[in-house]
Amino acid sequence: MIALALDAVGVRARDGTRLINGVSLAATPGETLGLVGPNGAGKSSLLRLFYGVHRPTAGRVLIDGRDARTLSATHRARLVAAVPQETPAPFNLTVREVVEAGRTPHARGLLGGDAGGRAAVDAALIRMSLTAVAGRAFAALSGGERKRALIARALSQEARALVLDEPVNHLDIRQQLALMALIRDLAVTTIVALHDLELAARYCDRIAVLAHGRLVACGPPETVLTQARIAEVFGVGAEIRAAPPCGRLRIAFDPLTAA
Ligand SMILES: Nc1ncnc2c1ncn2[C@@H]1O[C@H](COP(=O)(O)OP(=O)(O)OP(=O)(O)O)[C@@H](O)[C@H]1O
Repeated sequence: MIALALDAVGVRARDGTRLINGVSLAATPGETLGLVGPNGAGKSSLLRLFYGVHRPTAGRVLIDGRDARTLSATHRARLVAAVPQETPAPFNLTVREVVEAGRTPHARGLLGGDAGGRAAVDAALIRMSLTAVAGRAFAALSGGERKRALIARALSQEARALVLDEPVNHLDIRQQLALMALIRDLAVTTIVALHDLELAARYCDRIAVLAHGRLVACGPPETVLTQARIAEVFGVGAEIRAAPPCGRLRIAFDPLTAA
């Protein structure tokens, strides 16, 4: 298990727009760190730093304590697997072939030689309940099944950290709960962007709140997700209570009405 960290990171788009502004953050080895914030807060931009789509214009991205700039693409892919929010659909592939693509960082030379690859692909298909559709065209799957295939691809990569951008999008409620439980129980470090605050509170060890490209708070769900912060960051009213037996947060939302 490895740490994923940002050290005073800033990201500007080509046109100069600030996407991320001075964020320092660390997911400790084995931790499930939730990332929440309103639309446009910079969650996807932050996650893209870990899988190399964005490079910081200030500060450093640290993967397993090493500056990400010093890692080759293959080395980075062995350390961090990603499930982006939107992935170009590999339409001419079967589900199994999509999941097999996760093994690319482990292939040795042109002749392949990926010992354990088949077992990893089979295990990922089973974990995401996709065995029955493994031979079908990826394009023929439902939105939720496609999402699960892309998560299976990341699992088959057997990386030591996982970065997921809204992984429960398109999933039915049973699949959402099953996926979040799986993520929490995986022996890898995970950063997961979520819109559902209750889901984040229930399955994440800590929650980081992002707004306008800045880190607003980071800590245990019950200290971070307060009524005042939800009003400040999301602009909605919230009634929060800890439900027995394990103190799980229940949140009821209301539009804020002007005083
Ligand atoms: N390449 C870019 N050039 C200019 N602005 C960008 C670029 N990429 C993202 N942005 C802007 O940066 C902000 C953050 O976008 P980002 O996708 O990271 O937010 P998010 O928190 O993931 O939002 P959502 O919840 O809607 O997915 C948005 O205002 C977006 O329009």
